[in-house]
Amino acid sequence: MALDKMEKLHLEDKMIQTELCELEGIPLTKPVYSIWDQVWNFKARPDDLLIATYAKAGTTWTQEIVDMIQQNGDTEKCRRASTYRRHPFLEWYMPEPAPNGYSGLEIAEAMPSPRIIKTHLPVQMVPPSFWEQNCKIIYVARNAKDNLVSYYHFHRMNKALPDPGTMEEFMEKFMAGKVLWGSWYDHVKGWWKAKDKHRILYLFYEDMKENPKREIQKIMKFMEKDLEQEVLNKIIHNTSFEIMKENPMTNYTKDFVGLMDHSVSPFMRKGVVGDWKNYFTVAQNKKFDEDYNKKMADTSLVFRAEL
Ligand SMILES: Nc1ncnc2c1ncn2[C@@H]1O[C@H](COP(=O)(O)OS(=O)(=O)O)[C@@H](OP(=O)(O)O)[C@H]1O
Repeated sequence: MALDKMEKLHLEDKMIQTELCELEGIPLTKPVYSIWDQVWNFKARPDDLLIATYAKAGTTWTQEIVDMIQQNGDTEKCRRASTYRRHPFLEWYMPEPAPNGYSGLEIAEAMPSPRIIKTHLPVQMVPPSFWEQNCKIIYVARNAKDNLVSYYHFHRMNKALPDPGTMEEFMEKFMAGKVLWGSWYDHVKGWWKAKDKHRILYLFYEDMKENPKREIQKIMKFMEKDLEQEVLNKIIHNTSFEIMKENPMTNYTKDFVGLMDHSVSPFMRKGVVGDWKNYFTVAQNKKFDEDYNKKMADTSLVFRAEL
C-alpha cells in the first residue's frame, strides 16, 4: 500500500475514535466529549422540536413521522435530504478528515426554523436553553431487551462504535450502563419523571408498532397539526418499516458510508417487538429480569417486551 494511503487510513482510524470517555458518569465518544461545552451552551429556539431517545429506540421512525406531519404528507419534500441531514443530531460530532465529518451543532445553527433536532442525551444533560425556551419534546422509549439487541447489532455494523464483543459481553455492559449514552434504565426513568414538569410527549415503540395510526395522531395533536384522513393514511404508509427500509433517505445508506456496513447488519434490521427471544438464553433472561426488577423498582414506568 502506498505510504500516503496508509497514513490517511491511520489518520481516519484515529478520527473515528471508538474509545469512550465518561462525562458525569455517561460514556460519550471522544469527539463528542471534546465539544461538550458547546453542546451545553447550545441556543435552542422556542419553536424547536426535540426528538429524544435512548439509541435504537425508534428515533429514525419518529423523525420521519414528524417530518411527514410538518410537510403535510408531502413525500417529495421529505426526500429533500437524508434523515441525518434533515434533522441535526445535536451532540454528534466527527471532525474532518474522518469519513462523513459532521457537526450537529453547525448544522443546527445554520438551519432555518422550525427545526427538528435529534438527541440521545439523558435528560440531565439536555442543554438548559431547551427548558428555558419551553421547547416541545417527543421522547420515545423501547423495551430494554429489544433495545439491547438492536444496539448490539448496531455496534457490529458501525465502525464508529466500540466492538460489542459477544452478545453475553454486550449484555453485561448494557446492564452496567457502560455503553455509549449510558444506562438505559436511568435514561427512560429520567425522561419519564421530566414529562410531568415539561412539554414532553412520552411514547413507546411497542405502542407505535401496535397501532401506528393512534400514535401518529398523538404526535399530530402534540404538534398542533390537523391533517385530512387521506394525508394521515399516506403518513402511516410511508413511515412503515417496509417503506422506510427501501427509502434511501431514511435507511442510512447515504450517510456514514465506510463506517456503517449494512452487509453485517442493516440499519433497518427487523423493526419488530420481541426479537430478543431469538438472542437471550433462558439463563441470560433470568439474570436480566432479576437485575431489571431491581433497577426499575422505583418507577411507575411499564414496558411491554412482546405484543
Ligand atoms: N418504520 C419503522 N418501524 C419499525 N421499526 C423501525 C422503523 N424504522 C426504524 N426502525 C427500527 O428502529 C431501530 C433503529 O432505531 P433508531 O432509529 O433509534 O436508531 S438510532 O439510535 O437513531 O441510530 C431499528 O430496530 P431493529 O430492527 O430492532 O434493529 C430499526 O429497524
